[in-house]
Formats: sequence, structure tokens, C-alpha cells
Amino acid sequence: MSWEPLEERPAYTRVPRYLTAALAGLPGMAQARGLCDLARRPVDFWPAAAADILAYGVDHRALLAVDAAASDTHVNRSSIAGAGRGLFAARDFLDGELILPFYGQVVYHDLDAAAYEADRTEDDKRYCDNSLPSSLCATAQYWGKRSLQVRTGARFWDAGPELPAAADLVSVVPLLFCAAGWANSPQTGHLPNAEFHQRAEPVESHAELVPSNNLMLRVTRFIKENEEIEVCYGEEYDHWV
Ligand SMILES: C[S@@+](CC[C@H](N)C(=O)[O-])C[C@H]1O[C@@H](n2cnc3c(N)ncnc32)[C@H](O)[C@@H]1O
Repeated sequence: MSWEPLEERPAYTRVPRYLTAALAGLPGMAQARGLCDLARRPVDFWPAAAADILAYGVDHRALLAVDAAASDTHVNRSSIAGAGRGLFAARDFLDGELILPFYGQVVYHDLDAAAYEADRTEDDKRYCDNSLPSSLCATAQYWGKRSLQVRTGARFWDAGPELPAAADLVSVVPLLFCAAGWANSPQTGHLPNAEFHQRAEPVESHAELVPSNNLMLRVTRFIKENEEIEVCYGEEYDHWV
């Protein structure tokens, strides 16, 4: 199976090769067809393509496990009390290593405010591409909790004429199966062992998703096998709500 980008599309507008290749190994012809389709689409169309795949019955937790395993990590109960689940190293990682990509959907408005608007119905509070069935859409509150504010800078991001000009800082909601989206921040008094690293490569206009490999988790000090990977939500990426 070939996973080359569509004609005239830049290389980053693909599902990460390791992910598609691993997913393609899952059983079922329908899944395989769906995964091929996802791999061939530019990143802007992922939400719709992902919905198709999920509709075939792929469990997003299985995809998450595959995504994590492909980067020698796993998602498990956090070592931090009350923090839910977290991201763990499945092998030793050296200082400076790029661990795995953070990819997800860009949301151009204030998730925080939306989550607490009392007069909106539950349906209104769901955020998704129109093509996603509502059962697969996360609520604003869920997205708010898991979103990361990414400073794009004009040179990174030309939001396009139909989007708000203030796309300098956008909320990015990781896809359900993006393992990097499960990294916690260290407890007070503890030091992080990783950071977000944004590649200084311009992103094309109208990008609705942060492409894979644009934003990576990078090791900042030696991480031992089975240690939790913790990242400060920091000055650049300062707002896990
Ligand atoms: C990106 S999510 C990380 C995955 C999350 N632990 C989960 O199970 O969904 C960020 C959320 O994790 C929790 N969290 C992260 N770091 C934490 C910490 N040091 N202490 C307590 N909760 C934390 C907070 O609920 C935060 O909104």
C-alpha cells in the first residue's frame, strides 16, 4: 500500500506514515479501505475521514494504543493523584529526542467561555466538523480540558480571509487517538521532562488541523522506561485549560 501525498500537496498534509501503516494492519477490509482513504486525504479533511473510519467500528482507544506504541510510549493511569490518565515512556529516552507529534483540530474561538455559557443547549456546546456524527463530537467542556493554546505567529499561520484575523493564538484539540494529547503537567515543585517543540516551518493557509510533525513533544532531560512524560504547559503553550 502506498501512502504518498496527493498530487501537488505538501508532504505534511498526510496522516503520519507510522500511524497509517500501523492502522492498516488492523483487521477488516472496510477498515483498511477507510484507512487508505484517510492516508490519501490532505490533513484538512481528516475529521470527515476519521468519522468514516470510526463508523466502521474502529475503537479509538485501540488507535490511541497504536499511536502511543509507534512512539515507544503508552497511555495509562497517571502517577499524579487525581490527574486521570497520562503518557508514559515505554523505553529510556535521551535528552533532546523528539518523542511524538501533537496533532489535532484548530478551534478559532474561546473554548473556556463556550464551556460555561449557561444558556446554550448541550448540542450547541458540541464542537465538531459538521460531518461528524454528534455521538463522536466532544463537548466544549471536554475539548476545553484537552485543548492546547498554540502560538502560531503570522509567519506560521495565515488563517485565510474567512477566518478571524486573530489566529495568532489558536486552541488545538488533539484528535481522540493522539497520544501526545494525554501528557500531564508536573505537580507543583516537580520539574517537567519534556517540552512542546514547534517546527519553524510555515503552515499553509486554511489549515484546520495542526499537521503531524509540526508540533512535537521533545525530551528535556533523560526519561527512564516507565516514567511518566510530563510537560509544562509553559509560556509558548501556556494554556491547558
Ligand atoms: C491534556 S489533559 C491530560 C490528560 C488527562 N490527564 C486526562 O486523563 O484526560 C490535561 C488535563 O489533565 C489534568 N492534569 C494535567 N496535569 C495535572 C496535574 N499535575 N495535576 C492534576 N491534574 C492534571 C487536568 O485535568 C488537565 O485539564
